[in-house]
Amino acid sequence: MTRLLVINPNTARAMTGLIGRTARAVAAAGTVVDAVGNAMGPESIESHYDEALAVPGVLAEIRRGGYDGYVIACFGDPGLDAAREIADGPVIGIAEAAMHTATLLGRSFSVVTTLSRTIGRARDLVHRYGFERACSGFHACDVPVLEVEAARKPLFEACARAAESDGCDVLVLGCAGMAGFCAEFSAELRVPVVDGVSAATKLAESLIALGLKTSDRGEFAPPPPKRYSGPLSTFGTQ
Ligand SMILES: NC(=O)NC1=NC(=O)NC1=O
Repeated sequence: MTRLLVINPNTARAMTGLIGRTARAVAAAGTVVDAVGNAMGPESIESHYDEALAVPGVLAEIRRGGYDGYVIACFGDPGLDAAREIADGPVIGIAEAAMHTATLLGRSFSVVTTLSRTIGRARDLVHRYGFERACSGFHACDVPVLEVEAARKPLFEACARAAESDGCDVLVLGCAGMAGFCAEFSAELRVPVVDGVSAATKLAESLIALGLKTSDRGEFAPPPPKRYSGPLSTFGTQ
């Protein structure tokens, strides 16, 4: 039995429900998926400020432990590197998972995200993960995160615009709330459309099945023990 914890870094219960359904729809028969929303922080993540304040709650879930692997289900991959230092199993971010998956399906991929202001973060992640050559463009549907599940038209238009203008082989959906549109958009646009929640779930399962977890040599070794004070005092690593 494999146990995965899929963490929604925002506090929107409906989105946590969608994320859990998406992960369970692709999980293997022997995998138990628990989906959890953030106990504190923003109701959606649409800015650097939102992202920064979502991280403590993500790390609190990782610190609880008890799973074979973890998925951080927000396209900014908030807290991914910090989570890898403390997790007792592999940690996969949905942006990283979607980008890796896209490169296995074509020469180029474009990212379609929510608000235009989140394009910068997606661009940073493309560089952080080394996909500069593979990524052919960034587009936004300009729909707020909490409305994206019901925003088929503007999201489809942004995907069609990306496929047309970038000539990309693959599309990557830049929000955990977009998962429900994958198959439909892929059929209509005749291009593979990758959802990060599904991709991250399967990648996490694969690493666990291979008996692999984050290296604890060097950069992702456990953090040096130290005291934490104020509202973060429970995060102390002593
Ligand atoms: N591009 C995005 O805005 N992504 C996201 N914001 C969230 O709150 N969850 C996401 O996946």
